[in-house]
Amino acid sequence: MQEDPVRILIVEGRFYSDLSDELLNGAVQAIQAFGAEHDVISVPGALEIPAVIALADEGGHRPAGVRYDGYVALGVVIRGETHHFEIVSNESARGLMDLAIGKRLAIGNGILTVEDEDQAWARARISEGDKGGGAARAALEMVSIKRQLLGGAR
Ligand SMILES: Nc1c(NC[C@H](O)[C@H](O)[C@H](O)CO)[nH]c(=O)[nH]c1=O
Ligand SMILES: CC(=O)[C@@H](O)COP(=O)(O)O
Repeated sequence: MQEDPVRILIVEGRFYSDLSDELLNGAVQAIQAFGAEHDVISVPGALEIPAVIALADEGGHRPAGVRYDGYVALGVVIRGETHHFEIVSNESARGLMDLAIGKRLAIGNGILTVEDEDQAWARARISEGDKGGGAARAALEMVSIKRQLLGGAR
């Protein structure tokens, strides 16, 4: 029996929009190479990403009334002068882990937490670290594992 196509929601923080564009391009390329479908929701920054994933899973339905199989979180957090770096980095990661474990969601975390823009570009560029593609591939792998363990339930 033909399995339903895998459906991924990408939630991207746009705090550094040029870097986010590169992460998004990498993630979309990986999702398309896999043959999956995707939608994109943009939020202001990394702190907003977990809540949107929770909302999407709760509402759970795209316009066509179909749930997402997995989620990709993309963003860039660059250290500034204050403790806010730790807050944004740690809490966005914690939020994603809580969702993955608590709601058993297939999530790939592509939120970069770096010291400066050079480090960010080295990890965002598809030709270098391709962390956006890596996060998408992780999400797709988790979807596959979830389907194996739960028998295709979404
Ligand atoms: N400094 C960075 C932020 N800060 C913004 C927060 O993510 C959030 O949007 C704000 O606190 C309002 O709730 N976000 C990033 O993604 N990257 C940063 O470097
Ligand atoms: C990661 C951040 O929130 C950072 O951009 C904020 O910069 P600052 O700590 O200088 O306010």
